[in-house]
Amino acid sequence: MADQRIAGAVKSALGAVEIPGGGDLAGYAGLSEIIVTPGAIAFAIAVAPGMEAAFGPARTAAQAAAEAVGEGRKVMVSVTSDRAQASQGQPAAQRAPGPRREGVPGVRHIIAVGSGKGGVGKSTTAVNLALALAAEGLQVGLLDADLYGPSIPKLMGIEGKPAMRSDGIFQPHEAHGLRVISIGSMLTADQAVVWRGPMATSALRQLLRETNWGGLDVLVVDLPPGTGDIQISLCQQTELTGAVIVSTPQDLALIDAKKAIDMLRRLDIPLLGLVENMSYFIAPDTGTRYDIFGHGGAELAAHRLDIPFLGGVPLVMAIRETSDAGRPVVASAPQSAEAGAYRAAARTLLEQHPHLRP
Ligand SMILES: Nc1ncnc2c1ncn2[C@@H]1O[C@H](COP(=O)(O)OP(=O)(O)OP(=O)(O)O)[C@@H](O)[C@H]1O
Repeated sequence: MADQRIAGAVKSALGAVEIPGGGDLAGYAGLSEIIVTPGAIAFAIAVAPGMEAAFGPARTAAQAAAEAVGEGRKVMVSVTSDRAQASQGQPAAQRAPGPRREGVPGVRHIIAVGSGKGGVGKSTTAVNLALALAAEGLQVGLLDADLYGPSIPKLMGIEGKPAMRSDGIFQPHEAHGLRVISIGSMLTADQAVVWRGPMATSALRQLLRETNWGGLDVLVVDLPPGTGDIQISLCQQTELTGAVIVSTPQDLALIDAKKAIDMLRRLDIPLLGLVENMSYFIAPDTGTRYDIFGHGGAELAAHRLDIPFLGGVPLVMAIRETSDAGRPVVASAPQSAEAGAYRAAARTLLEQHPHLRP
């Protein structure tokens, strides 16, 4: 109810925001639905291609107007032009080049962790890889950009919204030595579905740029699975050091992973490595290793695809259990064999890319 009341108040406040060509924003046909969550307000202003800059002052005024009635919520306003429609029929990654890629202040390197499809253990890998990089002495942050299945808060044992400074900048959660922020903290379960397209990419952009990362060597970004708009806009707008791909051996010919790899190549994102998850099974009673899906497939595929192979992570109950309990294995059992697999992957990554080190 409060959400509807606030959405109404924002809409009224937008009545005082003038737009180019006359009229006000509340009555403008390009204004999207106003989404209100416990922590945020988001809406988009669709404009004709080329009109983005002209709408800049209206965006700023809209932001201030919404903040004034938002009862402390973070306001995310995006101005979007309808380029996507103009370029329909072309694969997304072949569209006209996007805006200039920008770095994130206070962050030396950004590494995206992606996968071709869901459920391969991408988030689990992102979390443990981030922790393993921190164990190597790097200052590491973690951004959960998986809007449709944000799992980082659970994996890292984080609850509630991040704190916000008086100037509207997020203060990330601190967990297991990492600075963490999740798009999931901003949404209730049913809202991810609504919060799609330009609003999702705009929300991600703001989370990335309006967080006090406080000096990081590496920010690990857990992408949504697949090759959608969020991945493409992040790659087009942000100066990424590169991407790590997670795949399972079941994904035999890595068909889905290859699609993700292909998208990243088209977007000129360096491929830093491939992690094979649920690679082998260690019997809990005897400790014997079983290569249930055959051995070496992903390594061979990585080689053929010319991507460094960062190693295999075993399928072990401890990984699932510690994840479910918000105590990821690299933090809670750093000496275990499974933590060792992530640590080995992080070391290989650092050997291949020594510039990631401070
Ligand atoms: N190596 C592993 N051994 C055992 N369980 C694992 C392993 N890796 C991931 N899991 C479990 O598999 C499930 C899926 O993992 P995760 O959420 O990381 O996948 P994902 O690819 O990020 O999925 P989504 O696409 O839904 O975000 C989780 O229950 C997780 O605990």
